[in-house]
Amino acid sequence: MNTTILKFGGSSFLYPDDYGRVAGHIADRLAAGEKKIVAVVSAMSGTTDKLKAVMLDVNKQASPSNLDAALATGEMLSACLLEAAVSRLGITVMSLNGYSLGIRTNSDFGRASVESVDPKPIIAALLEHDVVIAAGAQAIDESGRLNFLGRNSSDLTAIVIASMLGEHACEIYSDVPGVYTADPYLVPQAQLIAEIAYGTIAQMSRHGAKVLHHKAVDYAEKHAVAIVCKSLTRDGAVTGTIVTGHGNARSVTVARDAAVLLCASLAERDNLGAFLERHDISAICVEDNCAVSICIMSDIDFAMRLVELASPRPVSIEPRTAVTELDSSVLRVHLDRDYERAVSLARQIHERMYPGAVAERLGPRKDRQRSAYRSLLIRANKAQGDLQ
Ligand SMILES: Nc1ncnc2c1ncn2[C@@H]1O[C@H](COP(=O)(O)OP(=O)(O)O)[C@@H](O)[C@H]1O
Ligand SMILES: N[C@@H](CC(=O)OP(=O)(O)O)C(=O)O
Repeated sequence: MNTTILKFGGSSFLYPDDYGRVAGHIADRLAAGEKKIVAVVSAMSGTTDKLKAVMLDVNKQASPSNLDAALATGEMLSACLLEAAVSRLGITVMSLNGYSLGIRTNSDFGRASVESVDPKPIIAALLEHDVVIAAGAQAIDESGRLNFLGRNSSDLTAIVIASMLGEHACEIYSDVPGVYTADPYLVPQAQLIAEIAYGTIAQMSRHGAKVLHHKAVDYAEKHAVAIVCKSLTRDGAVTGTIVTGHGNARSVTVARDAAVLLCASLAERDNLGAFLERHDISAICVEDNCAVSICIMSDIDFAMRLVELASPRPVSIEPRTAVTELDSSVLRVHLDRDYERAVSLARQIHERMYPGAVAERLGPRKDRQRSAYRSLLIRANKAQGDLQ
């Protein structure tokens, strides 16, 4: 079956009306001749953080599986909302979530890894409907418990679905049209990269370029799925970057929530580094105020839990912003306690890499804090008032 796979991240859903906008794009694609569409969605912008905060408010020691089941509800609601918006246009549609997507993982709650896939549930849904909406970032383990694949991991769900359906491309929509030489909202002179190799963007992602999830990129490379990065504008979809086997670019990344673990000795640092590597967590040995330390920039909550469980003594952890210069031959990490200073360093490094680069007009970033979740509640309250 010829199926188009689209993924819409949280940045696509800032307000309830955005579901209608995305549904309109799906309808246009069908009208243009595409037969079947799977759309993978993330939670509305800001929702996952809110769900996490509420859970930890109720119980700071909530079990990892309990926390995962709560976080996954953000994507489940988003899938229901897009299903509602698509069906309103008279299109046959159904939504699936982690329980029914056919993706099995291990039981590493918080950042579970895909172990096997079964395309039958999605194919069955596609035989009866033109559009299937999939809740991203979630799956079930061997015993049927729901888990979360990690922060920003709906990209991974989309690539896994593309690969299990035998498709060779997956379109990922965000608030930026593609991968830039730096976060364009922090470094206005950042340049859009038209074509980039899997390995290059995976490394950028591990160092804080959250535009694509590193595990999604690794999975796409392994299963030969090309990633097409896009953005929905008033004039339609714009393609910014294609991730394939080619394309290199120097870049600067900024990881705001990096964690620096201070070690007692070089031996402890080496052991910790090897331990994290065995769990597929990128950790970099760094000099921080002459201390022997190791820095983690992605999967931080998951990594911290592993370190806490495995370490014979409490490891002290310092929050930092990490700025990484990436080149085919250079990987240099700078740490700063102060976020603004770190951003200004990133701009200087970028100017050195791309002297005189001109800023592209990207438009102001929409206020993600005024989340869709809040406007939905306001609307629901108003609707209830109207009914009374
Ligand atoms: N090198 C980069 N290129 C493009 N975007 C980047 C880069 N580094 C960081 N970003 C950030 O990634 C964001 C998109 O990722 P994310 O917020 O997870 O979007 P979505 O919710 O659509 O998945 C952009 O708004 C941008 O601020
Ligand atoms: N909503 C989840 C998963 C996700 O993939 O988000 P996004 O696609 O917006 O990066 C998170 O915030 O981590």
